[in-house]
Amino acid sequence: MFKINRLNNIAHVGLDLLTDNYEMVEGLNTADAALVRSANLHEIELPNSLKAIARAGAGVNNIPLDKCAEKGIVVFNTPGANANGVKEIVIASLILASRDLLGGINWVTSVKEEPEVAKLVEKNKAKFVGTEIKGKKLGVIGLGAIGVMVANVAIKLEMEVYGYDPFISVGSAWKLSKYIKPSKSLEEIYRECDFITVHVPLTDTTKGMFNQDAFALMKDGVKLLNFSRDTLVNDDDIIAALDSGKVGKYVTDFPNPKVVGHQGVIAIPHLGASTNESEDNCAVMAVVQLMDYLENGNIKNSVNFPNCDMGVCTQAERIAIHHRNVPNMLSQFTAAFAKENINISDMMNRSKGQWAYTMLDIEPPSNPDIIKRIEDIDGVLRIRVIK
Ligand SMILES: NC(=O)c1ccc[n+]([C@@H]2O[C@H](COP(=O)([O-])OP(=O)(O)OC[C@H]3O[C@@H](n4cnc5c(N)ncnc54)[C@H](O)[C@@H]3O)[C@@H](O)[C@H]2O)c1
Ligand SMILES: O=C(O)CC[C@@H](O)C(=O)O
Repeated sequence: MFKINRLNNIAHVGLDLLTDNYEMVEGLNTADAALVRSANLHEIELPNSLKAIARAGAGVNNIPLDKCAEKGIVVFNTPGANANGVKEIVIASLILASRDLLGGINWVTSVKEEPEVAKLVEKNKAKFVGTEIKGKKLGVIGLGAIGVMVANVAIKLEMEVYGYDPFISVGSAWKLSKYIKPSKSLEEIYRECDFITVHVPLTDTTKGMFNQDAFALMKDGVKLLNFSRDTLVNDDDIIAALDSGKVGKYVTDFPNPKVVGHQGVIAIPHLGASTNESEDNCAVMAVVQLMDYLENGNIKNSVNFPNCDMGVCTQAERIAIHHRNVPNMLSQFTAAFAKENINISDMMNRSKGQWAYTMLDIEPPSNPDIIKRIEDIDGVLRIRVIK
């Protein structure tokens, strides 16, 4: 029986996939695995029972990835599962940033008791005149699951689209419309674009990338959309840029006391992925990946360990070992089994950066002494016996 702790609301369509072999538990203390959305795990003690964390969503800046890897805890996310939801809200936000729909709606609500609302509307609507997005230049920074979708739709809306992503994956490059202009530098995006939308993960390198130096290079009145993470944008610098007119509008999915209510800010309460479809997609993907890992040791879409898939074990046992990516690990594992005359019928070893993962299907089964010997090898982080 596997114990699962849920740190945020996870759509039922995902939870319903858990079989009788799973039990939902309160708290992390005894959990084998955790399902999470935006809950911050950086300050939480991670118990030794915890083998995996599945993030139902894309961003993993709320999870201490290396601390998890050190403990042999696999962290999954659900790439692309909520991208369409975010794409649609970004397109809506391009319009919100160009047409004063919010100002107009708020104003008309304030005059609803006036006897001649229709006349008032015609007299006052000139205050809310906007511009069209057709023909304007859009810079998309980060061409992953969301950025590609946004860029492609913007082309269909007849925008001129510039894309910047020095690490673009082959899969994303294949999906990208040929009409998108590839930018070699952020400076080019800043210099050219009327709208800039950011779709990169929050990391030590991207944190604060929208600061006074970046704003100084942008066109006057540029409209910035941030559906990625709060601290990609320096709050004090965006406020100064809005006040000076350098930035015309700032649409953010990450409200905080500094920006909410400030002139030119459209603050949305982190609704990018809040659609039934995105929540369902994320929940299903997170649960399926978690179950395959717990039951078979297979890893798909982990952000700290490599992908590794050997299907279902047909031998007596599968031994799954998380270890450091250093020399001489495999020979020590195989020697431990050879010494006991145990046959390895199938094996896979993969690495990701400084972390590695090895699965070995064996016959006959192991015994506690062998498992202890492998556990004690310098560099081994966790060993699991899957029967
Ligand atoms: N508002 C929401 O509800 C919501 C929902 C989903 C994702 N997000 C955020 O959006 C981010 C992107 O999501 P995604 O699904 O597109 O992720 P993704 O991993 O598919 O794409 C991220 C892209 O950013 C690129 N990138 C990384 N560093 C870069 C840099 N310095 N400059 C330019 N490009 C860079 C990568 O190469 C990758 O192509 C997530 O990390 C998350 O923080 C927010
Ligand atoms: O869970 C959510 O609602 C938001 C998820 C989003 O920020 C993500 O990074 O996928």
